[in-house]
Amino acid sequence: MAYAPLQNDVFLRAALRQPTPYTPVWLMRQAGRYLPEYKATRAKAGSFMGLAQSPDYATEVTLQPLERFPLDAAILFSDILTVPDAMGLGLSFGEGEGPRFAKTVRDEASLAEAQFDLNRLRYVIDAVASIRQALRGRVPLIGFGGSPWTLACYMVEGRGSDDYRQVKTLMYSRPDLMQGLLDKLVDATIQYLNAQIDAGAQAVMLFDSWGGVLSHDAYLRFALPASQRVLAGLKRTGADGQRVPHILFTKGGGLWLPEQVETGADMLGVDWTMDLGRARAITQDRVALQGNLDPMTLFAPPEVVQAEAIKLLDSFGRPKRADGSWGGHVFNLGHGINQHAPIECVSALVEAVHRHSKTLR
Ligand SMILES: Cc1c2[nH]c(c1CCC(=O)O)Cc1[nH]c(c(CCC(=O)O)c1C)Cc1[nH]c(c(CCC(=O)O)c1C)Cc1[nH]c(c(C)c1CCC(=O)O)C2
Repeated sequence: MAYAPLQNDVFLRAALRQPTPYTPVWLMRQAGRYLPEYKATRAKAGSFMGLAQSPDYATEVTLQPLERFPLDAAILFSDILTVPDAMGLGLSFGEGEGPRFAKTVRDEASLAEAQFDLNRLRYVIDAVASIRQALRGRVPLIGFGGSPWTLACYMVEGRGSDDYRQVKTLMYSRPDLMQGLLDKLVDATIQYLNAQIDAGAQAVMLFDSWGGVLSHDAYLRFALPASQRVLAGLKRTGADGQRVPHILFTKGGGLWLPEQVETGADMLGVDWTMDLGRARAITQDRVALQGNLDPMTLFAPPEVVQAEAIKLLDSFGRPKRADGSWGGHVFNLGHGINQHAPIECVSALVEAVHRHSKTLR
């Protein structure tokens, strides 16, 4: 496959701790309901899954935020829950509700039944190839998947949860079954992300959205080792021969940065509870950092949004170190953008990140 040359590699360079002229920025859930054009395409597609399963629609919505804002990366439009769906659990999104699975995994029989088949995710792989072509080298394309622990939460609960009662019941009373489920998810996620890399993804991100709900002990026993095994199984080079950075994002996981540094991830995503300067002091620039503005900041007036972004950039500090080597920072929100976020505040944010970060070089 021939690819157009990459015109903006600032995101990839920052993720690999190479010198950059400014701090790159993209936003988790940047293609989403805060954009009226997203809602229009979703209405045409009929449902969220209709959107995700059509490579043409997925390409259209992936590019929408790039038309509005000078973002430095695109992210595949899909969902982490496609993997359990491809294990036969039957994913659906009700109108105005979160995700639901028709089946759950809570015992030996249901665990044995859950068999991953990458062929059922052909639509995602086709979307990656289509988006990479449509981007024509404007910015790099990020592929993604859920961490084994986070996917296990949804598979055991059958839906989102406030208290994680079912999945924690299984984890504490049948750790062998929990491990069996995580093992399956590690294998599936490695296949899935490597297929995205082969199809043209230029970076890959593992979303451990629910790592932060675990005890210290359980995080280190179940969630982190499973993510680490996924990272170890991922290709390091893309279809174009370029390095593919690996990103691990853990919501509520700032406490475990010292352990996360050892996973082999190139970049760690942090949520807004962590001070970036402190995160940098802990990780000592052995990895790049991604984050971490509180998504709700976007509901303040644009001047306040800009001031908060500047504070965060200053907290990370100058990426270049005294010895001439570089740390890396990719600006992002600490979690997905809210569906009611005002568009003018997103514009103001991206502008301030680019402008102010140039003064830190
Ligand atoms: C936990 C999780 C999910 N999905 C995802 C995560 C991990 C990140 C995180 O912690 O938020 C990841 C995800 N989901 C989506 C993306 C697309 C790429 C992007 O723009 O960032 C990504 C990276 C699209 C989506 N996935 C979903 C939407 C909204 C659905 C819609 O359009 O109706 C989008 C744009 C649906 C979804 N998907 C999921 C939930 C809980 C929901 C419903 C909640 C909601 O409505 O916001 C599961």
